[in-house]
Amino acid sequence: MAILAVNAGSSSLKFSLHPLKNGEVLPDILSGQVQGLEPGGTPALDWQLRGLHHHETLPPTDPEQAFAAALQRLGELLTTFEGAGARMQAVAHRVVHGGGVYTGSVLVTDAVLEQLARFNSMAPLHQPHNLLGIRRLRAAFSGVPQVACFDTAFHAHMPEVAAMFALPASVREQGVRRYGFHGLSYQYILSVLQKKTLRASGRVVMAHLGNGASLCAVRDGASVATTMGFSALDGLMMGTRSGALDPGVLLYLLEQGWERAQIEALLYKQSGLLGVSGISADMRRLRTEAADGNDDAHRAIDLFTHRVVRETGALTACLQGMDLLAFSGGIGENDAVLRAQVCAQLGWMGLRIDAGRNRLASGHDKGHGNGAASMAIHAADSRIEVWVVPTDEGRVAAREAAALLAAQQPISA
Ligand SMILES: Nc1ncnc2c1ncn2[C@@H]1O[C@H](COP(=O)(O)OP(=O)(O)O)[C@@H](O)[C@H]1O
Ligand SMILES: CC(=O)OP(=O)(O)O
Ligand SMILES: [Mg+2]
Repeated sequence: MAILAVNAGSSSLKFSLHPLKNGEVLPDILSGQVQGLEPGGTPALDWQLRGLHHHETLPPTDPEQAFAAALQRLGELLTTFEGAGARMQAVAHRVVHGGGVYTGSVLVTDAVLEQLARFNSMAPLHQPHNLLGIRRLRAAFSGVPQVACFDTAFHAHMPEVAAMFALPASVREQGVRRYGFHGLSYQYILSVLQKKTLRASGRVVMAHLGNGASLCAVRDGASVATTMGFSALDGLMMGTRSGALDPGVLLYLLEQGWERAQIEALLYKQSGLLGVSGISADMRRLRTEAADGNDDAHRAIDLFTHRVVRETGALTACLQGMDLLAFSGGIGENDAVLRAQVCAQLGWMGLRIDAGRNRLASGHDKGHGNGAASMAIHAADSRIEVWVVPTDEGRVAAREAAALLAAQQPISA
């Protein structure tokens, strides 16, 4: 028995197959992604099976058909596993927005899909693709339960002051509030930390720094503040998203005659690391350019670092101190320079990292599963523990689906 976890994004479809043993969700045995699903992209499938990497290009077509072709190929791969006994028991989907309606994972029905589509405009880069993924997999694997697992659920019980915007009741009553995202990632990171250190039950700040980026403050295991808001635009600067912006800028642009679609493209797709550097949204590329003396790449990285430092300070104030800082996401897990600079700028808190361990945390084989690759990187005299935890959103989604099914009927191994 196994659970398939799916993260259908705007330009990629990520998947992982997690075996179930005595009801426990194990690390994936098959994982991969189809990239290049955006218009004009070249779809390609990369998958790893027990440490072996496979790559294949898919025929270039329009995004809809590329998605269908990717799913068909995925279906073929899964069939091989079904033969090996890993029969798919459920598909667990990462869905970024559950609004105020879903505070936990749910079994997908037509009514659920209809409700979730109402949140499309709150996460235009993610939600429509998440839902397309559900619809396609539902059709491709009819009879297999589909479970929606929400990025917002982890933050559903934030204190009112952390969730509220300073707006009149008439607007707040429409559901205009801070929801927060990356919840599956935070749930995973916290579950790993809880096995590693007692500090995890204290005041924790987690930094999920990937293409999307946010921070989350946790006290006693519960989210009490986070940088993303009503949409996945708020807070930190990201790959192509602006992060927090003075709303006066939007009024100015409207006054200048900008259309809604232009503003949406600006905020979601043309800003962040890409917009500031004018080069790339990819931190690896910017590091290379900066090393070659490119000032625009430098400027983008400096602003990214500044935003992480500033927001970490704000969350630390909300927690009235910090016991543990955790880095995750593609940048947080791999960029040792970013971690060193952020930590140096937070040195006034008594935070010190061990330079050697910090370098090692980026270099060593991540493998995956059970948090084996996570590492403490603080120095012996640091007042705050600092960890690097490779995230695994798929594992959490699979756990959520397993728990939901178990609540309905006992799961066999
Ligand atoms: N070795 C590295 N050094 C710096 N940045 C890296 C490294 N590896 C990956 N990244 C960055 O991680 C980001 C992607 O993060 P990831 O979490 O994989 O994204 P997604 O949100 O799509 O899952 C990109 O900006 C990429 O450049
Ligand atoms: C919510 C969000 O920003 O997700 P991602 O990092 O996958 O883009
Ligand atoms: Mg991500």
